[in-house]
Amino acid sequence: MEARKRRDAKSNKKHHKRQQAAAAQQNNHAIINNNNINSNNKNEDPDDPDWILQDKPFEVKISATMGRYLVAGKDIAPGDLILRQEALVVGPCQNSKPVCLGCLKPFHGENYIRSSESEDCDRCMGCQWPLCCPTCPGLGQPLGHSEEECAALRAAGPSGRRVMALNKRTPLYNVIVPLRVLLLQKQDPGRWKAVRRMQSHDDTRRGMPSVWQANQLGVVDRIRSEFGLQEYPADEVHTVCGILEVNAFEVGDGQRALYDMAFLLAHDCTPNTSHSDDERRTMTLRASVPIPKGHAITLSYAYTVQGTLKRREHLKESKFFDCCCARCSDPTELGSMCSALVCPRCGRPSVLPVEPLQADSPWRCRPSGAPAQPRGPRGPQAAPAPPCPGYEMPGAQAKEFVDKLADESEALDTNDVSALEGFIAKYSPRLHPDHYALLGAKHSLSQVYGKVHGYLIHQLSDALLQRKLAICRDILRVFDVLDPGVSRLRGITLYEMHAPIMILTTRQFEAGTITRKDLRTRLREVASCLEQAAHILGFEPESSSEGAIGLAARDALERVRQWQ
Ligand SMILES: C[S@@+](CC[C@H](N)C(=O)[O-])C[C@H]1O[C@@H](n2cnc3c(N)ncnc32)[C@H](O)[C@@H]1O
Repeated sequence: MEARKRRDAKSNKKHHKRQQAAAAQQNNHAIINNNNINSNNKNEDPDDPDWILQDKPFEVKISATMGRYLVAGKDIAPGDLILRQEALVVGPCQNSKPVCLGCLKPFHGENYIRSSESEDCDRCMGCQWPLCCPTCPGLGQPLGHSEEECAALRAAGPSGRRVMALNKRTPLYNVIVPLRVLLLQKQDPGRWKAVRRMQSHDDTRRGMPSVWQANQLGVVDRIRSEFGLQEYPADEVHTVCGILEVNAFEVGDGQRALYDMAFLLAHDCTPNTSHSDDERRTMTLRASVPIPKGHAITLSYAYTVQGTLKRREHLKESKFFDCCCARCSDPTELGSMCSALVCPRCGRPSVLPVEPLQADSPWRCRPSGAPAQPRGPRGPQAAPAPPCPGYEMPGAQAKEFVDKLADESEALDTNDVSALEGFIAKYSPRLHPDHYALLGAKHSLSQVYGKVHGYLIHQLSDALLQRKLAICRDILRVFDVLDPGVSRLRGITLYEMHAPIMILTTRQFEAGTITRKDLRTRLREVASCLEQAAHILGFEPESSSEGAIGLAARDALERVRQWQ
């Protein structure tokens, strides 16, 4: 879904180019493609909740709260392929900067070649919308700039002339995906039927003026009045907008896509699958943890490194349901304490919502198990903490603080070491060490220590290498709970972790401060990080940045094994 994936490795992918389509390791027995789905088996009506897919690892069920959803039709192991599907439709995300309508690449770097220096970019001869080059391979393609789309975009004159600055976001691009969906009615009735099976939550959205009105002005009026496409009734355009809001996946570098079958996946804030898409936006879904037969197959529509208040707000506002999953229902978020605030009375990081399923719930200090000083000594020697004299914070105050944190962390430059460290230093006295806002900043730091100018890996002092290592260990411990198993967050972090151990060990061995035995122990730890990273990221498309890290992990592992 269009989940926020800002600091998930997949979201970082937004900043990387993808060049080739390549699916990672395959488990062919479980592959399901559109051809299989459209087979003639009379039982294969996905609207029928009793539909049992033959030879496929899932079934469709229906529940009063979630509607249709997928459950495991057999025991599924971590890494097993569950689904692989082509996109039904692909296009730019909401509020996109201008992109080529053929290949959807943005206009920077070497993505486009101008045929004339006097032009800002090449443009389609018919509709005048920007293109990367006159021979873009996406021209005339069903998932690119088709002839039908070109005709629609020039029906009332060449609308692409309105796209001016190539480096500024423009709401004009918000119409492209809805239009591509509407055009399917004539272009590909099979795909149109598949899209129309999806939920649009029209009734709920109609009651939300901010949502409905934004679509009316930004999409419905544009398509019908500006582009002169009166053949699409306003209600139908609104429904398509709703279908996209509820069901679209964020893919590629700032794109969104709809997938048949995958849209049925229910949400869980601790999902049991992981998905990726390749250069052609073909999506692959795999189990990240064991999924026993009969259990729901889930993915997260929200950002996993986010607290319950914000996740539930996002799900309510953009997916139109109240999440009541195990993580949302538990004030401690499965023991991760990732929303906990420090109590101003007793100093413990134990202030949590009393009723996490109520957005306006008061927050209260729940000191059980937490030491009075968060970073103080633990274990049997730690002095028993005095009881908290009692502290409660009104829900509105907690929300105001959480909103402020969100604004500040969203404004952070994720490549700026001092800004990230400054944020951590500022908020550590007020937040649990595993609070999601600190985890987000640490996640960025885990990647920038070793990569950005002035902090390249061999330039790092021992102290900074220790810092990178400690950060990786901290975030991995929480990811193990919130996004466990074969997850990109874990794969990338394990890869980042190997470097500081390796360099510190080499420096210390050369300085004679560790023994040969210590060296062997540390190399075993490095090999273990790399083995796990290579395994997890080996499932990513090789052309993606994560796939490339998986390959690097495999190479590094071979070198470490030679050393060992
Ligand atoms: C992408 S659709 C999933 C398929 C949908 N259940 C259907 O029947 O078309 C997303 C919608 O499914 C429902 N849904 C998904 N996960 C849910 C959950 N954990 N709890 C409640 N509703 C959920 C919500 O209505 C949500 O807007």
